Amino acid sequence: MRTLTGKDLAVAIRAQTEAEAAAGPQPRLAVVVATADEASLWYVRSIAKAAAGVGIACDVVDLGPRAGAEQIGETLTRLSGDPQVHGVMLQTPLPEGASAQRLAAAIDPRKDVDGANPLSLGRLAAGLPAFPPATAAAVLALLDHYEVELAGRRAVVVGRSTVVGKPVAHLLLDRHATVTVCHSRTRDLASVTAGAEVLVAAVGRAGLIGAEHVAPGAVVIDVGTNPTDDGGLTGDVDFDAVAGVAGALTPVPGGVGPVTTALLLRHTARAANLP
Ligand SMILES: Nc1nc(=O)c2c([nH]1)NC[C@@H]1CN(c3ccc(C(=O)N[C@@H](CCC(=O)O)C(=O)O)cc3)C=[N+]21
Repeated sequence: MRTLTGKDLAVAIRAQTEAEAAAGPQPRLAVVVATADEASLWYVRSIAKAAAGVGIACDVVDLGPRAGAEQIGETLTRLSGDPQVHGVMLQTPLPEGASAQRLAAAIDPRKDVDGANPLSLGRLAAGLPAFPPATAAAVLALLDHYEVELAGRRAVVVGRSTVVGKPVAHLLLDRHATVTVCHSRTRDLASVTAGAEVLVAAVGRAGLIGAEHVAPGAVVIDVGTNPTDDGGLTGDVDFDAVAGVAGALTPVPGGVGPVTTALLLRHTARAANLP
């Protein structure tokens, strides 16, 4: 079994991004935050730190966990219109009553570095240029880095979220995989996932995917980041059980996560260099 770690890939992406960022005016990313969620705030800190490391300016616009939808929307509109800002990201979760999906429509698609505007997903589905959500892009980047063949292969995505499941399915389709998307209403999940040559787990339920869900030799990408009682992080895949069956498997932490952060910055550098 190969463990598909994301750390070295993230280092390589950041090095490339640093060069791209240095090629033009300094890229600037604005991260809009309206939550006290600890995991989310951890991610924001890690984005800010990584941005500094590659020469990208990062403004964290913290509106606090009681911000209203209107204030968040106005902030996204202002940042989208600010010529100094190249990338705009709305961090989730949001306060009750604020819908990330609706608010993301206020992000200029040219600055939508986390692919949150429905226009970005639509363009992706149509095979047009757009920034995919960084997490979805990270799944493909890992598969490419480890030279996993996709054309003609059976790929199963578990999870149909707008931020991961749906965009990953489109990206895999674009690479000529035969794609099946499973979700909470899927009957006999294991019978479907066991047919996968490439299995992507993006549900948000710790340990959902066990040995019985995985075909011998399959490549398994674990997108889950579920907090554990001891303050750590665990995936949607029962790593030890699946490691005995799969041909290759990403760890959590140390798999998709670090690549996600690196790609968000790559998207920002590219947004800054758009003609
Ligand atoms: N609009 C939006 N887009 C997101 O992509 C988004 C979001 N909101 N809200 C919060 C979640 C969470 N998320 C993570 C990204 C990287 C790691 C990551 O790199 N984790 C490290 C380890 C962290 C640890 O050990 O505590 C790793 O996997 O190696 C984790 C979690 C992106 N999110």
